[in-house]
Amino acid sequence: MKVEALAIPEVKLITPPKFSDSRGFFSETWSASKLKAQGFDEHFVQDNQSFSAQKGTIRGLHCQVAPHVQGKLVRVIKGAIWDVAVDIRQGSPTYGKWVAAELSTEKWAQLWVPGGFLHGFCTLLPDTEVIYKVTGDYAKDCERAVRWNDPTLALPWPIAPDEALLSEKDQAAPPFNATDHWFTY
Ligand SMILES: Cc1cn([C@H]2C[C@H](O)[C@@H](COP(=O)(O)OP(=O)(O)O[C@H]3O[C@@H](C)C(=O)[C@@H](O)[C@H]3O)O2)c(=O)[nH]c1=O
Repeated sequence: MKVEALAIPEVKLITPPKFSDSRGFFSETWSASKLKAQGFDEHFVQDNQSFSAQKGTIRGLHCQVAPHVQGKLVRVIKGAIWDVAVDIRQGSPTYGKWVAAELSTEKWAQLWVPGGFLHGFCTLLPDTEVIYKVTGDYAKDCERAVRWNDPTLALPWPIAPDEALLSEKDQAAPPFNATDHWFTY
């Protein structure tokens, strides 16, 4: 398993080996021991899956605050996404900065989004399925969101604004400055 630090080094791109043959392929998509050998040692408590029918579906930007902070290991099993992590840890040298990666069945990479980061994605193809492991239980009271198109963040979403399909909750999300004091570094 390849574990690469991205421009914000706490955010990692993890690429498992994929063994292809005439039948198709086989891949260990997650291995506690192999990842531990690479210095990645996280305890996951829940697996999530989402399906988005339409290209341009945006989910995010989301996080959970204490006591139910979640790290997320995200991958795509059908289709493709532009996946983004935004550092919202007050005092972090990369506070307010973001990193993104394209995740798809072809690229086979997974994005590790630690606690203290907003997470969101945009589907690049119709009928896209995303699965992700999380390190904390879902807790409605601890859910927080930030508006996807906040001008302070100015994220370069790979679609035209009028193509974006969002939940009502995400359309009503507060601006980036709401994140003050959600997390400290
Ligand atoms: C996230 C979540 C939602 N739900 C429920 C609540 C709601 O009725 C329904 C749909 O929830 P949402 O609209 O929040 O789903 P969605 O917009 O897909 O939320 C997800 O977005 C991505 C970007 C993330 O990072 C995830 O952690 C999560 O926040 O599912 C759970 O039961 N457990 C969960 O862990």
